[in-house]
Amino acid sequence: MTELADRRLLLVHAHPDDESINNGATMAAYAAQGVHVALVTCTLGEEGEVIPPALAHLAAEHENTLGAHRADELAAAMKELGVTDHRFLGGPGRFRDSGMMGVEQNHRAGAFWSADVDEAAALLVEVIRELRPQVLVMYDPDGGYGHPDHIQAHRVAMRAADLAADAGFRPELGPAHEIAKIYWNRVPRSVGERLFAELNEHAVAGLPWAAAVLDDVPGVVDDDRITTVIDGRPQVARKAAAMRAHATQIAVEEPWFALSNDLAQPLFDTEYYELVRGPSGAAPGEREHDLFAGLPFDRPQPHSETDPETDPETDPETAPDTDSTTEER
Ligand SMILES: CC(=O)N[C@H]1[C@@H](O[C@@H]2[C@H](O)[C@H](O)[C@@H](O)[C@H](O)[C@H]2O)O[C@H](CO)[C@@H](O)[C@@H]1O
Ligand SMILES: [Zn+2]
Repeated sequence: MTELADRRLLLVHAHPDDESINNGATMAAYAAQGVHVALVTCTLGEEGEVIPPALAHLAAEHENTLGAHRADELAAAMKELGVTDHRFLGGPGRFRDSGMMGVEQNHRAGAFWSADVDEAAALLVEVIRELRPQVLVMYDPDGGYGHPDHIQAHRVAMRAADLAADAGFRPELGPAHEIAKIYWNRVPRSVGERLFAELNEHAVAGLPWAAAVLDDVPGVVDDDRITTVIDGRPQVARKAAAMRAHATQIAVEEPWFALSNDLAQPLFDTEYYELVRGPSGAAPGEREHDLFAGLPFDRPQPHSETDPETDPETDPETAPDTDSTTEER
């Protein structure tokens, strides 16, 4: 039987903060279980906006020192999640934040969006062949919401997964390794709709923000695309603390948060995935509750002892795969 410490999970993200927003509860849950959780971040987020006025001087258009500051924010966030293996793709600053789609920074020398995918993927192959993860998590092909660095992170991660498994590819980077399961970050539409209804009904008046719209949330798909649900409620305080550590990018007022656009959105304590490669560990018509499900491990996984208190209509395990899913943020 493979020990927990032999389980290795690799996540690939574009900027410091994406990991906490998308997967903070999952990362904290597995780290707490003794699983080796590794994060590769592709840029330092140098082109980000800055929320606290006192830090505005860091921005690219001023001192251009935001990248180093965000690397420190990320280190603080990793401490909150209990994650100790964190790397920048090709080393800090190898690829620069490309800015939002369409801006001139997209084509600037060193921009991640302009990088050669195979060249960047080879750098990730080296990490994959060293770490030898059973599970890889990344964005969907649209990068969740169309940000060029997110799209590029998806392309590089999928390409690297294929190249790492090819024994004929760059043998000097280590023995070939095939990643058993690949997941994309997702949000089930019905959960998003319900949480935004709550946000608009009860919360916006009390928040210093306007309400975002569901389309602003990365990776929203119809419920039937959701294969895996990680109940992160025991970890949500860690997730919120990690998001707060990214203070230049995120303002948190649990159970909500806002980016520098001041648009409120739910801070999800349940995190959702679509299995796109590898064996499902769930019975037909049911969802997994563990990213390692279906692999040769037979130990209980990071999933709260009791399933979320759910109304039968919304529990994905009992309701038909229509628009009802699990319940929590
Ligand atoms: C969550 C995420 O991917 N953030 C990116 C994004 O930042 C957004 C961008 O500055 C946009 O203009 C704002 O309205 C929005 O509030 C920000 O979240 O793009 C940045 C530049 O590439 C990037 O640094 C940041 O991490
Ligand atoms: Zn990002």
